[in-house]
Amino acid sequence: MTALLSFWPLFRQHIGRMGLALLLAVLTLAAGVALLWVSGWFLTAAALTTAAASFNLFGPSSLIRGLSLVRILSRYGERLVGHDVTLRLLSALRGWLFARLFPRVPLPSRDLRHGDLVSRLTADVDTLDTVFLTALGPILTALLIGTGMTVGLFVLLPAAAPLYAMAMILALAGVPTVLILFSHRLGAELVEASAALRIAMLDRIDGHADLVAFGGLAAAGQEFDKAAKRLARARRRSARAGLLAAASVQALAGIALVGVLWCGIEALRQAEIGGPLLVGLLLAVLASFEATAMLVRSVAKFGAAVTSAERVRAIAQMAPAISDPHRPVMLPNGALSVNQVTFGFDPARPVLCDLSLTISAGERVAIIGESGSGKSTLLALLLRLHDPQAGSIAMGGTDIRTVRQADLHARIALLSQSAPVFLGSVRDNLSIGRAEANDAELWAALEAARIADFVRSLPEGLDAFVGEAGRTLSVGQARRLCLARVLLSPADILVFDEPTTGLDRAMETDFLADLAAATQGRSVILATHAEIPEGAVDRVLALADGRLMPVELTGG
Ligand SMILES: Nc1ncnc2c1ncn2[C@@H]1O[C@H](COP(=O)(O)OP(=O)(O)OP(=O)(O)O)[C@@H](O)[C@H]1O
Repeated sequence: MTALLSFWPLFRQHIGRMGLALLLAVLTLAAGVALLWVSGWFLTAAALTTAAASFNLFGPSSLIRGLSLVRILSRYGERLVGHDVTLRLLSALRGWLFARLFPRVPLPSRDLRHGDLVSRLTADVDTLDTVFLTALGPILTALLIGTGMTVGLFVLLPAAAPLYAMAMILALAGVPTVLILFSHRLGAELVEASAALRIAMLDRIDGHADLVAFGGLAAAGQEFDKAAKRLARARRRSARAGLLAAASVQALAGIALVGVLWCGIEALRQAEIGGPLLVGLLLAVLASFEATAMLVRSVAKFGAAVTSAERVRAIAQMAPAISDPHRPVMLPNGALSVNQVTFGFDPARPVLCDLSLTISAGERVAIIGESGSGKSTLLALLLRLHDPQAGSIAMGGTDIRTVRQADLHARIALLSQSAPVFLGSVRDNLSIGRAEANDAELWAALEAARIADFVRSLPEGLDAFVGEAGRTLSVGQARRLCLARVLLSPADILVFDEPTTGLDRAMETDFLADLAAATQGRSVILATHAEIPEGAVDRVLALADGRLMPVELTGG
């Protein structure tokens, strides 16, 4: 519950629109109650009146038309304002969540699967955006209508008022309270089962080709089936609880109706109330319970909303892996130096131990080493994606922990091992490297990455669409497109992590030989398993046991 309330400040920003939506909801229901009241009274009165001349038809019928019109217009307005505020809340929630997510990526929790994250960012946020409106609306509406109706009964049929008030209080507070107690557990299971299904689905879509190749589709299908059945079970249980609550509210409405009828017949006998008015009251009593039915429907979703709030808040509350300093200093030019750095993802098992390295401006250095020796880890530290447990990394003598990350990343560009191709055109993908680059510069980067001929062969050239994760490209083409993006960056230090992954041997040699020309005047740090051609780098260092050792260049 506190998790849910912690989102209140976001919702408060839209309090005006939410208030309007609530007001229109109250007006709609009030007009509905009044409409049934007047209609019941009017029809009965008209039926009982034999001498039609003595009965004023005009007044009630125009009141009915007026109330119908009010109901239609307020319902329309309520939907319009309600949807508008819901979409605004959705966008505010998403914006808020993404703003908190970005500084926390890569997420420290290794338990958080891709599908689960997607689930939190979509389904959980969707559950949250309507919660205040769908919960607050019916509560307030039912409270107002219930109070109004009780007051009306006190005036017109006092004997029936306590029974009605009791039934209304039970429907308004008793049933929802019991439902909330049950729905918390059911809602949590619903959200978790839904996330599990999403995880299973995304895992199987991602690994579809391998599952087909290894004949694992049947087993994967069974797992998926299990997750789907779990969700179906959770939905059934949740729906059952909701239905039971709805039935209880209907039963309370019935009791209230019978009670009012009972007292009404007695009052009719005593001539304390007229027949038409009693019929009107009975219909109004029925209509007034519409609000409590709405309340039960939204309360049934309450458990899921609380769980969703906890899951979304859990992301937002993770400590960011890296934060900017409170008083950042300017990042000077100069050599990049790694000073006696020790780092391990698990501090008890350091990947890098007391490692030192200095790269002067314009120098090109290759780092080689066995798989798992820590090359990518070292490059990640240079970009301050993690902070070392001991030692420091400095640029021009300034510790990179004392500068803004954005300033550092403007100076160091990375081609990571898993650099992504984004959904969009070739141009979109390149522009990430430098947004203001003109076509000539884009083509120059493509030439340097040796992918210009391929892009030229595409009918749309720079505007050719490349699918999600580069699905319309070969692995080598995707890699070269990412390389062109890095070359386009104005950064003066370029960091390449296995840049030749996916290229054949001949292309690999060509690529590394071209690297020197393509990166002229900039520092290059290159982690690679490939054979390094002569002249491609100034120095080669081998990483082993967490330390760097110079390797003699053999000239091929
Ligand atoms: N996010 C992570 N969490 C925990 N351990 C990690 C993480 N990333 C890497 N490691 C571990 O750190 C060690 C160094 O990994 P790293 O990726 O730096 O090696 P590498 O030399 O780049 O290997 P490769 O040449 O295969 O890319 C490995 O033992 C790896 O299991």
